[in-house]
Amino acid sequence: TMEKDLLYPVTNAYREDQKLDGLWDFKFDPASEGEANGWPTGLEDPIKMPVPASFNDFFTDKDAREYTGDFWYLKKFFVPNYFEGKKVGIRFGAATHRAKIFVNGQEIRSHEGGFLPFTADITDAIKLGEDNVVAVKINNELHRDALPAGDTITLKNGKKMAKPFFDFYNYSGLNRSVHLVAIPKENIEDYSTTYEVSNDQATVHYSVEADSNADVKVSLADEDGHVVATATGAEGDLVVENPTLWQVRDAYLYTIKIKLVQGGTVVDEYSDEIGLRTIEIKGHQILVNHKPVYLKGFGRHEDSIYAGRAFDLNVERRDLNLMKWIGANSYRSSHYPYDEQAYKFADREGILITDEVPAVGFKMAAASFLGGLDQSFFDGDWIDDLYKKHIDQVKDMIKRDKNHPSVLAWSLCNEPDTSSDSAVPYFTKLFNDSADLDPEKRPRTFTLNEDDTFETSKCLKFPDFYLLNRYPGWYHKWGYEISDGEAGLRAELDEWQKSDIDKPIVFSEYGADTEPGLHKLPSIMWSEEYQIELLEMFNRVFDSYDFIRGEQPWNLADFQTVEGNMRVNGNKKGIFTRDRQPKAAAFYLRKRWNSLPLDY
Ligand SMILES: CCCN1C[C@@H](O)[C@H](O)[C@@H](C(=O)O)C1
Repeated sequence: TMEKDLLYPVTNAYREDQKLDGLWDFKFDPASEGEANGWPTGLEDPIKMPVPASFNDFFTDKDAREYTGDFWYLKKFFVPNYFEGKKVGIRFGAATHRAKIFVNGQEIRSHEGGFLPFTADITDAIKLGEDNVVAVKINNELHRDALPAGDTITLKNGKKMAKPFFDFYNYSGLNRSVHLVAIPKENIEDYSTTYEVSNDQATVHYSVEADSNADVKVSLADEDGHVVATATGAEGDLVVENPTLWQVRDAYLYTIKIKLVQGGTVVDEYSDEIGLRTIEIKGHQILVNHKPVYLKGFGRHEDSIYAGRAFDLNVERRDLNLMKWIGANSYRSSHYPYDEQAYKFADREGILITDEVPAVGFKMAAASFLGGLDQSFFDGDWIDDLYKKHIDQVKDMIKRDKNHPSVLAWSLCNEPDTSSDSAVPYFTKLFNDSADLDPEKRPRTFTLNEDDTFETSKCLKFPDFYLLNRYPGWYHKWGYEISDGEAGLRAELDEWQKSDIDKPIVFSEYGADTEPGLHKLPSIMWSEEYQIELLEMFNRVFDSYDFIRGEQPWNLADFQTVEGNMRVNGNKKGIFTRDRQPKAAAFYLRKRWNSLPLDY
């Protein structure tokens, strides 16, 4: 059925993709009375709410901005007669954090997880040639047994409040586009590719899944539209002579076109852009097309003013230009899978992405000002329920993103509490259950924070390469004490160096909150000078160890968080401001990164 189909929608001679973006009716449902009171077919006194967008920052009153609980979106949509005989669905790019879908008052399906797509199969609920109505009941509460982890409390005044165990604002709503899709009854459900490349030849091993026993015909065209290889069968090889490989910061995309042919007639077609490249970890090197790559880039957030967590193509265009300007070649989709368009964009721009599931907050929140737990997260009684959601979202992330050349690796968790024995069985299961999900077998990893050092972590055998989040100079040994911070960092890396571990280390987080325009000589924390001094310290350390194969400071840009006595209208560790203008550190990093050779 369509409900397991994660292929990105396309319009062609057999398929239709219509966006339902724009203004929807919106209404909070604090008493959770909507289902029993006819809200699936109409909302009383609704407000007009943009989609895609988080609802939070549009409001002027705090109760609305901070609203936690149930809330509804509703929209009329027309179904044309020519959808007759097709499978018809509504595909949500994301509904944060969980949703129940109704069409014409009929409950269609529910979905858990606010950062991955799902399709409601509405074939049997629609009226052809007429207006129909879709209603979406969303809930944005946080729980310890859900992703991202947190709590929801009820204040004495009866209002609910989200308490994240993570450092980004709980922006909620229909944060990504909504598509009305129509596909043939006999349809292509999924495809995957793996690669072998050399300079004079590349082989694309493909496999196609279809809800049909029709014949499969596959072709591969170059950027000029010339067909360079063809094959038949649900599985097969496309061999390309003298290929143009997809390279980091030098992308080249081929178009794979898959057809289902029944008795000589084409019944379905799906095409997509792919990159001919391989990813390997060899010793302490990360290799793309058998050549070492040194990662330069950032942790990011899908975050901007007005739209909150909504994917915004304008912001993405600007962010990719900033990354090219500064000499970056990679980023981590911290702390959740981003909108599909981000990966398509990175495919085109030759940027490598470490793709991360929203398994964040699975530990005493690093800085307890977030009000996290003060126990080992994995001793909780919520772990079994949590794991089901965790592996489900790992499966969907890999199924959704597996065909992007930009995807370098999978980050299965952000800063779990790996220094406790109870983490080991959890990670054993997680790495066993995710071992075969990616046909390309790309590296799997998770980030290790200050408590999870070479000595203390019990889970160092799992990752294929290491992502270290380290904050000397900010959360400890800060200010004038930073020299001790450097000494501590070097001591830990000396341990890694002496060990028999022969895997790459990438620094996936380090940085300093910085108020743009604050200058001080000599520096103090929060000044632009201090942010540069902290980066200089880390870069001195990185240049001392050849197994460090990447530097991704936190964060590309300032972003919104919960309010707190350690946050000044959000997190200010951005190298750029939230409106994407450079702090002094941007010019420092640009100088460093543009002077490093590609295979540094
Ligand atoms: C070691 C803490 C991990 N890291 C997580 C990230 O989400 C936060 O924004 C960042 C910070 O506090 O700036 C810390």
